[in-house]
Amino acid sequence: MDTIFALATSRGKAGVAVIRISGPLAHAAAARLGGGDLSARGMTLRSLRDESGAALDDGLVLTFAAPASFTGEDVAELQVHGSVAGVSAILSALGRVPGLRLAEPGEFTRRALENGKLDLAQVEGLADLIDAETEAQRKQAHHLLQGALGDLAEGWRRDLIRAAALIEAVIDFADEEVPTDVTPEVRQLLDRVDADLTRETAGVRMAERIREGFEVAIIGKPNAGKSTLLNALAGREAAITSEHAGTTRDVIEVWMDLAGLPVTLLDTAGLRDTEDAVEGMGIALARKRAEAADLRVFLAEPGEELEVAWRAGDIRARPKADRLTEKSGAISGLTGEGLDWLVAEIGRELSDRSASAGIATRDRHRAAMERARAGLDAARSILERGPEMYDIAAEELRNAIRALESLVGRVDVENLLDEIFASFCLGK
Ligand SMILES: Nc1nc2c(c(=O)[nH]1)N(C=O)[C@@H](CNc1ccc(C(=O)N[C@@H](CCC(=O)O)C(=O)O)cc1)CN2
Ligand SMILES: Nc1nc2c(ncn2[C@@H]2O[C@H](COP(=O)(O)OP(=O)(O)OP(=O)(O)O)[C@@H](O)[C@H]2O)c(=O)[nH]1
Ligand SMILES: [Mg+2]
Repeated sequence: MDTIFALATSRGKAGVAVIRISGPLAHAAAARLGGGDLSARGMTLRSLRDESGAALDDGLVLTFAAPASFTGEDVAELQVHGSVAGVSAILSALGRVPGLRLAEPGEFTRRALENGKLDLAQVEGLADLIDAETEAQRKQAHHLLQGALGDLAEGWRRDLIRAAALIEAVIDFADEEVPTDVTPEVRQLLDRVDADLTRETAGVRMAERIREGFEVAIIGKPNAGKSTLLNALAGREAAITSEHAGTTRDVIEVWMDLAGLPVTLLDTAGLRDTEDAVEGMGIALARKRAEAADLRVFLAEPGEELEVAWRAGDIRARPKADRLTEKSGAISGLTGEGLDWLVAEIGRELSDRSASAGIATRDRHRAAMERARAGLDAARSILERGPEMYDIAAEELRNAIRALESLVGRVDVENLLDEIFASFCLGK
C-alpha cells in the first residue's frame, strides 16, 4: 500500500495549515522531517527540515497508529504555519521521500471506507458536510456522517433476515409437522420494514432540495420592483433596475442563506404582452423558470393576473409599500419595509416542507430503497400463495436484503466509488 500525503486544509494564506500523511511509511516520513522518533500517538512541536538539513518551518507533528486513525492506517499530520511558500516547501520535501506520493482527491476517505472506518453513506455525508453552506445542510450531512442511514438499514436488514429465516425454517421442515404458522410474524416484519422504506423514500425528494438548494422566483408585472427587491434581499446590486418597464430580460440568480436554508432567488422579466421579440423571449423564460421553481413570490396586488399558476405555498407581496397607506402584506425593496416579513414567510414555508426530509439524501439511496421494497412486496404476495412457494419468497427477500446492503456499500460498490470520490477535495 502506498503512503500518500496531501494538504488537508485549503490552499492559500491561513493561520495554520494541516498536511496529512497516511500509510505504512507515514510515521517514518514525519520523523524524517521532524527529526527523531515520534511517539505512536501524540503531538510534539518539531523543527521541520528537508533532507539536506535546511529548516522548513516549526510545526506540530501528530501521529496516529493503525488502526486507530481516520483512514485506519498509520497517519501523521504536520500542522504548520499557513504560508503558501512554507506549505509548498514541505509538500516538495515530502514528495522527495522515497515511497511517498501525493494523494488523489478523496483518497484518504477512500481508505477509511476500505478499512471499514466509514460506510458508503457516511462517505456521502462527509462529502455533503464539506459542501454544506447553511445550517440545514450541515445538520443533514452530519446526521448522515454519524451513520444514521447505516443504522436504519441495519435495523431493516435484521428484520428481513429474521423473516427469511422463519420462511426457510418452514422449507427445511417441509416433510415434518411444522409446529407453528410463521406467516403472521413474517407479515408483521415485512409490513414494518415496508412502512419505514415508504416513508424514507418519500423523504429523499426534500432532502435533495436541502442538499441542492431551493429555487424561489420573484414574478410580477414590469416595473413592480422585482429587481429592486432582489438587490435588497441580496444586499448588493445583482440586477439592473430602472424606471423603464421591461428592464430585466435574463433570469438573474442570487444564492443566499435564508433562515438556514439554501435558496437561489430568481429575478425574472416583468410579465406582460409585448411586441418586442427580445422582451418576449425574456418573458417566456421567466414563465418557464417560475413554473419550475420550488416557490413563487407574486409581487402583485391581489387580483392582478400574471398567467403563472398559483400553487399551494406561493406567497403574495404587494409592491411599493412606501406608496401605500394600507400596508398589510406589502413590501418595498427601496425602503426595506416588509422585507423581514417576506423573508420570514419564505423561511416558514420552506422549513415546513423541509420537515418531511428523511435521512436518505440521494437518488442512489432512493433507488436502493425502491429495490428493497420491490423485493419485499414480491415476497409478501408470493407468501400468500402457500408454503410450496416459500423458496421463491425467500429468494425475493434475499434480493431486498442485498439492496439494503448496497445502501451502505456492503455490496455492489466498486463501480460507484470512482464517481463518488471524483467530487472530493484533494486532501480529504
Ligand atoms: N487534525 C485533524 N482534525 C480533524 C480530522 C483530521 O483528520 N485531522 N478529521 C478528519 O476527517 C475530522 C475528525 N475525524 C476523525 C475521525 C477519526 C479519527 C481517528 O483517529 N479515529 C480513530 C481513533 C478514535 C479515538 O481516538 O477515539 C478510530 O476511529 O479508531 C480522527 C479524526 C475533523 N477534524
Ligand atoms: N417607490 C418605490 N419605487 C420602487 C420600489 N421598488 C422599485 N421602485 C422603482 O420602480 C422602478 C422599477 O424598479 P425595478 O426593480 O427595476 O422593477 P422590475 O419589477 O424589476 O421591472 P422589470 O425588470 O422591468 O420587470 C425603479 O425606478 C425603482 O426605483 C419601491 O418599493 N417603492
Ligand atoms: Mg427587473
